[in-house]
Amino acid sequence: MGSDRQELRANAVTVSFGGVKALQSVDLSVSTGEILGLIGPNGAGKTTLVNCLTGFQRPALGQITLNGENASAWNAVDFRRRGITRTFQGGRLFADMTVLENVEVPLVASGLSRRVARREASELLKRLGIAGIAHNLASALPYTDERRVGIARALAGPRNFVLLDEPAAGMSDVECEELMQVVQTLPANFGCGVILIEHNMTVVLKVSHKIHVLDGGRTLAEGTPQAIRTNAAVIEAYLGAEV
Ligand SMILES: Nc1ncnc2c1ncn2[C@@H]1O[C@H](COP(=O)(O)OP(=O)(O)OP(=O)(O)O)[C@@H](O)[C@H]1O
Repeated sequence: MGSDRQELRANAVTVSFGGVKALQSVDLSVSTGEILGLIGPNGAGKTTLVNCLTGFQRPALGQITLNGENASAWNAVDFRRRGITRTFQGGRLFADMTVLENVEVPLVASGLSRRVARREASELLKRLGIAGIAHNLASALPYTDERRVGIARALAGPRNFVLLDEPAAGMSDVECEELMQVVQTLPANFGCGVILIEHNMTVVLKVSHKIHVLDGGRTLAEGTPQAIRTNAAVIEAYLGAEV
């Protein structure tokens, strides 16, 4: 974690699935301390890019780098070990375990004793304001709590960059607002960088420091939320006249 600024980059990343060009020469950069909103219509390539940035997908062309170091040979475990961590669409918690146990799993897997892992997991739940549900079964959690626990689990262990894939999907406006208050605190609270995939435009433009827009596997625009809000290509392709 440390106080040194770190940078995670995609350089000219290209991915194809059969005839589908999921990503075409995409460049992106995120640093610790900032929230980057990754937006674009369905099928734009957002999840594929997050998969590349976390070692779940290898680029066919181009490369991922961490602080300038080429990550081409790293697998997902190598990325995780270096503090690049993520949530998944749909949560993927261990249903038969408690919240606390779910958060302990990556800590034990990283080599901590059960006792130390439990202490760290408890501490993390406290910092995220969800200590009250520590002993609830994951399978019995309401949607919002499930997503919060997913974030807690992603933060369990080294956490330089946290990639959140539609964490507020299916939530009401109020629930989404609550979750985004948590997301907004992550850079200051944990010293990390955040990539946030989020379809709710009002929300993503509000919480992000910068925005990257994908469309059909290509970068359509990038810039501050203010610049994106007024970008003619973005408005035409994606945001709609009301934004
Ligand atoms: N494993 C795969 N096999 C085949 N095609 C895939 C695979 N994963 C993604 N694709 C295709 O690649 C393109 C980009 O998909 P991706 O899921 O990255 O987009 P997305 O922007 O995350 O979309 P959504 O907002 O719907 O989640 C789409 O055309 C998708 O159908």
